[in-house]
Amino acid sequence: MQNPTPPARRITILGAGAWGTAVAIALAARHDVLLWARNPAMAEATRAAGENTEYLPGFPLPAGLNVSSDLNAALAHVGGPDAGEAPLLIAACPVAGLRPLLEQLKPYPIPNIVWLCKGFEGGTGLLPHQVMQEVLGDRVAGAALSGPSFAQEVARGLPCALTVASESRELRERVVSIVHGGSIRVYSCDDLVGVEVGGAVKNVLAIATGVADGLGLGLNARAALITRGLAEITRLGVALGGHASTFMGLTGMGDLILTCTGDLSRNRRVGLALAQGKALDTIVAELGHVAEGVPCAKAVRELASKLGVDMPITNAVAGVLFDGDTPLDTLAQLLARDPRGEVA
Ligand SMILES: NC(=O)C1=CN([C@@H]2O[C@H](COP(=O)(O)OP(=O)(O)OC[C@H]3O[C@@H](n4cnc5c(N)ncnc54)[C@H](O)[C@@H]3O)[C@@H](O)[C@H]2O)C=CC1
Ligand SMILES: O=C(CO)COP(=O)(O)O
Repeated sequence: MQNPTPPARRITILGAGAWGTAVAIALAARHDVLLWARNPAMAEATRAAGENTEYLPGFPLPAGLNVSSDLNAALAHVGGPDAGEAPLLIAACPVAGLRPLLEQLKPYPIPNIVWLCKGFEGGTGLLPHQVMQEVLGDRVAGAALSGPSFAQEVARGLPCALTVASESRELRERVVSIVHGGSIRVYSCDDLVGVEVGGAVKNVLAIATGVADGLGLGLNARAALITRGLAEITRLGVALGGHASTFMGLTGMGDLILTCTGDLSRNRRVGLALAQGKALDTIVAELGHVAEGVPCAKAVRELASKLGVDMPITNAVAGVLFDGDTPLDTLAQLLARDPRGEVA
């Protein structure tokens, strides 16, 4: 038997890139959603066009979806006297924007916060929940919402399954009750570290498979990269306190498969372009979107080295991205490594 339709809630989404816009479109069918863009001109252009032509062209915004660049109004939508029962605040910026965004939120009585970003913070090597802890402390419950989900497919209303991870059971249940529905399924999990590590490092592996596919190394090589990639993601995640089983789920294996094989992935496209010999600066500029795997490769290489975790594929990607290593030499080095047991 179907569950009854849950009541409409107030939701504010902070960040009007491809993913924030897609989630806003999907949730606006069932809830009262406000999408906040930090750039007033961009918010105005999006309202005028009825579409986010910069980050998610071709997907008309539903009539009830409010777009604003006024942060006070965006937060009053979920934290003011009219916010109603169980409102939800979602941060949809890249990892690099999370700390500055949370700093801006400090003075406000925010109800909770759910982040959608995938990566480690550059410089500190922190996961999003650790950044949130540093900026807001314990006073606000936080959750990560992650999993295999290309923005364009979610905006089209195609089915997808996500996982919400939080130490707060109340917040997990709130996210499930609000986001689960229509064509989106939401599973829940208390392994925040595992969920965040899976979502972050799969982007590095998507660059690796993009390079391999761009070089024409074949489907066998792709499957090997994905599988050995999952092994190194799991090693890092467990070293950081995640559970090995989490990496077999949506936010680990699920998102890894999607991003490594789907040409909608920006990270995979970075790898394909690297294989053509394009310079990283050019690739990133032409992309027009974030490719979180690029800064993440550097952060993960540093972290893994500090923790003594063996991450040969991530190191290889970082070498190609930052040290001028060529993809073919890197491949030769990966293949020449000593044999080892498959399961550590
Ligand atoms: N696009 C997708 O299919 C999915 C993306 N994600 C994650 O969501 C996050 C956002 O991704 P997208 O919206 O796709 O990126 P995007 O590149 O489409 O948009 C980025 C947005 O963040 C803003 N921005 C860029 N740099 C910033 C900074 N340093 N500080 C604050 N804001 C900044 C831009 O103005 C823009 O609104 C990323 O962590 C990504 O990995 C997660 C699931 C799916
Ligand atoms: O995280 C994503 C899908 O789950 C999006 O991947 P890209 O950032 O590589 O496009």
